[in-house]
Parts: sequence; C-alpha cells; structure tokens
Amino acid sequence: MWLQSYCWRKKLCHLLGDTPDLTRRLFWIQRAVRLFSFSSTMASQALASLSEGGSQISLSTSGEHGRSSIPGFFLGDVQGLKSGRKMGALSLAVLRARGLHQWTLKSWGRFSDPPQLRLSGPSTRAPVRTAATLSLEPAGRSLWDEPLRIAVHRLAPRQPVTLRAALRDEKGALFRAHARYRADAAGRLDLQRAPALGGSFAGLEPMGLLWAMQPDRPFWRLLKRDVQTPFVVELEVLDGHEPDQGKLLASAVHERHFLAPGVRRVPVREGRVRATLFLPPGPGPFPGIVDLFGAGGGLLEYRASLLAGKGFAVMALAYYNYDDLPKHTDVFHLEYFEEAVNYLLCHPQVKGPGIGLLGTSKGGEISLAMASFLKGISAAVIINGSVAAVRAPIYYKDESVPPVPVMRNRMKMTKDGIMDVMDALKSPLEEPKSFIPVERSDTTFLFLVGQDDHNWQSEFYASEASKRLQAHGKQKPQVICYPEAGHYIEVPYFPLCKTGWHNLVGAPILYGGEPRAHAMAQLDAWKQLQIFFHKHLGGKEGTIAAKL
Ligand SMILES: CCCCCC/C=C\CCCCCCCC(=O)SCCNC(=O)CCNC(=O)[C@H](O)C(C)(C)COP(=O)(O)OP(=O)(O)OC[C@H]1O[C@@H](n2cnc3c(N)ncnc32)[C@H](O)[C@@H]1OP(=O)(O)O
Repeated sequence: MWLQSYCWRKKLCHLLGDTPDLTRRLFWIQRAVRLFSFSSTMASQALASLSEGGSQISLSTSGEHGRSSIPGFFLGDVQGLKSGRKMGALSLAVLRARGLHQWTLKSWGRFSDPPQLRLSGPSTRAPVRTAATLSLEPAGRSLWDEPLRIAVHRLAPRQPVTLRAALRDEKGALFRAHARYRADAAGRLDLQRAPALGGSFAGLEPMGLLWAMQPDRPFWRLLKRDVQTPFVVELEVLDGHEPDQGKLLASAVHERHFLAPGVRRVPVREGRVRATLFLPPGPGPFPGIVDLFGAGGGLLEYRASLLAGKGFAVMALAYYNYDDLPKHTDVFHLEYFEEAVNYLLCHPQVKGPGIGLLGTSKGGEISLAMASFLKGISAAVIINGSVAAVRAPIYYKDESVPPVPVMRNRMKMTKDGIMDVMDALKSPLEEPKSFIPVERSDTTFLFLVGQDDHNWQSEFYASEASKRLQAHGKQKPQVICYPEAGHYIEVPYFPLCKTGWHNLVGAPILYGGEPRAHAMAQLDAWKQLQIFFHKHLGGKEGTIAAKL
C-alpha cells in the first residue's frame, strides 16, 4: 500500500511539476480519482502534498485531530477517509476545494472555534443528503462593497439551520453575526430568497451576516487599516437553531478585498501633504477626489481605495495623528488642505478643471470650509458634517471661523450610561461667526444625512447650509436624509457603530442608528455619491433613485 501510494505521489508530482497553479494540481488529482480508482488515502496524501508544495491548502487527516482543515471537506466522514475507502466524496471535496483557490486555509480556526465535528466511530458517517455545501458567489474572494450571494445546498427538506459569520479586525477584535433559517422543500437555502427567522437580524437580508456583525469589544468600530490585505470572513452552517451548539454542516472562508484589480496605491509625501492616492487602472485622466475622515485623525484608506475601483483618482488625506503631522490639533489651517487640492489638480492623471471632496463628520466640516475658501473644488459630498466650526478654529490666510461654544450642561446620559452629546453644541444661528461661509462657494453639494445621528445635528446643519446657499443665489444642494441612520455612514456592509469611543469627548458616546436602516442607508449613500461625482466631475452620467 505504501509503495503504491509512493508511486502515485511520484506520478502526480511528475504530472503536476512545480506549478503553483492549485487548480491544475487539483484537476489531476481528480482525474486520478476518476480514472485510476485512486484510493482516498492516496488522494489525501496527494492533497497533503499540495500543502508541502507551498499551496494554500493544508490538510490534516490524522486520528488525533479527527477533522480536516479544509472547510466542508469531510462532512463527518473522516473515519471513512482514514480507512482508505474509495470515495466519491473525495472528488466532491476536490471539486469544492477547486473553488477555494484564494483561500488561506491555514488560517482556519483563527477566529471563534467552530463547533467540533463529533466523530465517534465508523458508524457516524453522515448520510449523503446531509452533506451540505455552502456556495458563495463570487467564490473565494470579492470586493468589500460587492454583494455576496450565499446559498446552502443538500440540506434535508425544511431543515432548520443557523448561519454564522465572523471576521477579525487588524487589532484582534472579533466581529460576529448569526441568523436562523429553514431550508426549502428541496433542501436548498438561498439567502436572496429565504428570510432570516431571527438572530442578529430577521427578514430577507442577503447581506445581513456582514452588516449585522457586532464586535466582541465594547465601543469598538470596524476599521480597515491596511487596504492591501482583505478581511477574511468565515461562514458556517450549523444544524438546528442554536447558534453555539449545532453540528457544523458546512463552512467556507471568503476574502473581502479593498483594492479592485488594477487599482494603484501611491503613498504621497509631497511638501507638507501626507496622503495616499488611489488610481484606477488605465491611463486616465480620472475625476479627482480628496477623501477626509474625522476626529481621531490618522489615515484611513478603505473608502478611497474602494472608490478608486469606480473610476476616480481618490486621495485619502491625513491631517493629524499620522506620520510627521501633529499628533493632536487645536486649530485647522486651510493652507494645508489647499496644498493637497493643488497636488491633486496638478497630477497628470487627474482630470480638471475642478476636483471633488468627500468628507465624513469632522472631515465634512473641513470639506465645507475648503469649498468655501479654496478654489478648484467643483463638487463636495458631506456625510454628517457640521456647518459650524467645532472645537477648533479654522483659519485661512487672514480670516478665521471660530468654534461654536460647547454647552456641557446639555450633554445627556442614556439609560445605558452612554453620553449623548447631540445637543451640546450651540447653534451656529446663535453664533453667526462660527457658521462656515458656504455662500461664498461655487461648489455643487450633496449632503448625506443620518436622521438618527446623535453626534451632532447633521440634518439641521444640512438644512441650514442649503437655506444659506439658496439665500445667496447659489445652487440648491441635494440633501438626502436617511431615516434611522446614525453618524457613521460608511461604505456598504460595514456594521453599524451605534456607540463608540469619542476622542474629543473622552468617553463613549451615542452615534445613533438602527442596524438595518443604517445598512440600507450605507448602500444607497455609496451609489448616490458615485452618481453625483460622475455627474459633476465629468465622468459617466446617470442617476439611481434613492431607495429610501
Ligand atoms: C471637553 C470636550 C467636550 C467635547 C464635547 C463635544 C460635544 C459635541 C461635539 C462633538 C464633536 C465631534 C466632532 C467630531 C466628529 C467626528 O469626527 S466623529 C469621528 C469620526 N472619526 C473618524 O472618522 C476618524 C477615525 N480615526 C481614528 O479614530 C483614528 O485615526 C484611528 C483609531 C483609526 C487610528 O488612530 P491611531 O492613533 O493610529 O490608533 P491606535 O493608536 O491604534 O488607537 C488609538 C486609540 O483608539 C482606539 N481604537 C483604535 N482602533 C479602534 C477601533 N477600531 N474602535 C474603537 N477604538 C479604537 C485604541 O484603543 C486607542 O485607544 P487608547 O489610546 O488605547 O485609549
């Protein structure tokens, strides 16, 4: 047996050569199974040899472990494989594995420990009809903002199951969601057609397993720090409706990426500007956008990298707490931002005559100030920004906008002991000097507003900016209000951060939002801002009706 196996391994190695192409290797193993009644033991050794050859698959068939490191491989039949029975299951496993060419399976088990397969002896083989498979479309990998089609096949008719999803962020925080489902009469479950019966969400929510994830740390927010690596999402199908107890029926690992194929990431260290520019594939020139996040500073690239995949040259701009920029700041000088705008405008792959701004929260406030004082800005999307200077004055040359006073006595505590600072800022109508002079701007604006934003009064600010622009004969801005959406309107499928640490307040605060409505808002906001930028920065034209 050993000799036979050895010969087969040699033969396979010869056939496969040194190719790193896993699909080709698996193809030959599959052929061997079919054509030469290749035994399962030999096949498992051959598969194991793939990992020796440096492929991404690792295989463990040893009795001590009793389970495979290939998700969904054994489906309760490890003993059968060990006994050397010829297995159609192998070819099935190979077929499954062929879809896994992007998986980093050695990382399996890094997340929450999946329920152990209960393998008590040879008689515990699962019947074929319960050899469930989890199918993902696209298979293996997708972009973070792409929808993922999740389906389970080969369940028993009307079988109750629980689906779980988990990912770990770069700081080790675990984000998880689960939902209960029931298969149809044919034993199929398609999340595009089947409503969740409860769990982290309910109803027809094909992407709920992502947007409903919650962190295992209080006040933690999902952030992607390195856009050159994906988030690795583990998906599991468990028997029954107990999220932590059901037998594992099938599982998959899926990579969610932040860089579309061909998008180039260019670190920028030009003059004082500290940023990262993302350029779409192709020669350009492309419509240019400066992307600004809010309080806390740093350099967050994930929105810029995804947006570059839609045909824009997007520069994620740091303005403090990054590289050699100040760690903290009590004042904003627009000359820094002017330098960044000019850098982008002069870039050979950026289409003029003007660029766009995309700002969230404090980044929205700064974007409004940039559009009011600086030249060369054609379009600006303000996501839950303030129309007043907050906590720090904004300077440009010899002019300044002082911050609105903070009224600490208006801060409230929720019944859960979380600070609600929504009413803590004095209205800019009572402090006109703190009102950013938007009426000076010739920029076209889109305001995206979460109506349940508790960070500050975003809807009021958008409405006042709109009134002021119109009162001065300027173009009426587009204002889209999202009911039950909170402060952190992110790219699609980011889980809601309803309560989080606030760097300025020095305590956790309420950011607001209801998970489902917030998720829908993120999806729509992402479409709307792309349409807006394409229209006003000279890209493709088109409109998509807001869903809400
Ligand atoms: C006296 C004052 C009274 C004020 C009252 C005001 C009342 C109302 C006014 C409201 C005014 C609000 C104005 C601003 C509104 C906003 O802008 S909302 C925030 C939006 N912010 C952003 O979009 C940018 C977010 N960026 C960041 O937070 C940071 O850049 C970064 C965390 C991404 C990276 O910073 P860095 O310094 O590199 O991080 P670390 O060193 O790793 O961690 C620093 C601390 O942050 C904690 N932290 C890190 N990651 C997370 C996370 N994912 N979720 C939650 N917390 C995180 C980390 O633990 C560190 O905390 P400690 O130092 O350990 O305590």
